[in-house]
Amino acid sequence: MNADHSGRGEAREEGGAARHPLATSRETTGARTGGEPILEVRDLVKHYPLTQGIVIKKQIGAVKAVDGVSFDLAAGETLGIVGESGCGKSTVARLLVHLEEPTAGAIRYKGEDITKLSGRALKAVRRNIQMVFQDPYTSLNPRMTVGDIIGEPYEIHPEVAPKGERRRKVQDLLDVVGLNPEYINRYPHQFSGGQRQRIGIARGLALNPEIIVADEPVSALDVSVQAQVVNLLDRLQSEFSLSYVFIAHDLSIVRHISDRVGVMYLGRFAEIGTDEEIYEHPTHPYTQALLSAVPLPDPMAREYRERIILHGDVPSPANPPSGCRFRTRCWKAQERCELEVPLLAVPAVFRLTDTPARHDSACHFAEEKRVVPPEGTLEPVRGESGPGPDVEKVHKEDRRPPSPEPPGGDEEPPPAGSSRVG
Ligand SMILES: Nc1ncnc2c1ncn2[C@@H]1O[C@H](COP(=O)(O)OP(=O)(O)OP(=O)(O)O)[C@@H](O)[C@H]1O
Repeated sequence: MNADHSGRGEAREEGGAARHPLATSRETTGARTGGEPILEVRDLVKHYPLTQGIVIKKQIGAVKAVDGVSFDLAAGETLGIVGESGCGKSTVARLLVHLEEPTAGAIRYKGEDITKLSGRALKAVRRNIQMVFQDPYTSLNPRMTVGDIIGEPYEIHPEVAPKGERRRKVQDLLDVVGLNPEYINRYPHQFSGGQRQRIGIARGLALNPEIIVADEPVSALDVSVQAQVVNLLDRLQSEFSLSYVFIAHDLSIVRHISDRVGVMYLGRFAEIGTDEEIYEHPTHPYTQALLSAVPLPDPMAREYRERIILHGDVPSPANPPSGCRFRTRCWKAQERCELEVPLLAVPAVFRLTDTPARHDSACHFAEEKRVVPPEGTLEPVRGESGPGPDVEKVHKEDRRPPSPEPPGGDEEPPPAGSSRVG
């Protein structure tokens, strides 16, 4: 690992380079989007049994947390997975890193189904798929030093770093994530939230994985710090040829880092496509509703943007609606939606076209609808003909843009009473 980054300076550089989350994402390369899949997920299912009784437990149902999820991840690619709380994103993440066993389905890493592996073979594969957790305040053991936290994976995989080399390796990792290697003996409480997430990322990198599953890695951080951590992940991806599954509930952050985006609803994908297809040519009503809630930095764009209000709560995953799971909140729902499960495929209406709307969408009545005005245009976004969703103009005072990163900005202040490091 190279060692030309210097602590705070690195963090500032990444923060300074941050663009607004809704800025058009980076250019994708063929390697990012068109390569051989490193991971193939097929019909992944995770049902948690619902039981009754204390002594004699009887299964009375199941929480269908993940209920038929399929996707490919190309080498060097970032797949963003978004959806509301409870839609099954974290469960997918845990299944990918084998923290849980799936109820059904396959997870093929370089062609080998890891759900069928055990013992040494499983251990070898797990090394290559690592996780970065959501909350840097709770995911780091407060009693362990940063050196022990980052070096912990070497206890399970001593072949990656023999004992005599571990300290140097951990210091290299601290350097790589933009923290001062001299702070190896400090404790998590001595770091700010963004710095703690850098420690979590360093731990994720310790075993030289090929895939990182990042479960809401920036959700617990201040907006300006979010940009720094996303930029760090972006840089590490190029530096170490990583593939990412990046999970978030925030569509704007996902766009910044993803090559493709999958939108989840109640345990399944509603729509999946490249960032351009999803953000500028969404065809599933749920994606359109989520996009209509994304903060826009341009006040004029905000003035003319539609806001789609979804009625009702997300149904329980223990008792999802028949047919299309989104139908109970969808303004387009018809009888067919109740009777027939829509497949995640290119909708018939777009099959013979050559437009960005031609991507997988699980809707019987898929229709392109640009919700967010294209950058630089101020044309109002008009509603569709026929029965429509509840649409309202979102006025300036309704939403404030995220605070921009100050030039040469620093991370948020450390917790009260702690000494600031890094
Ligand atoms: N161990 C478990 N036992 C029973 N139900 C579970 C378990 N883990 C998750 N669930 C349920 O599965 C569903 C999906 O949960 P999951 O945490 O994957 O959703 P999520 O989209 O990641 O939500 P969040 O963003 O709030 O973490 C939820 O209804 C949740 O209550």
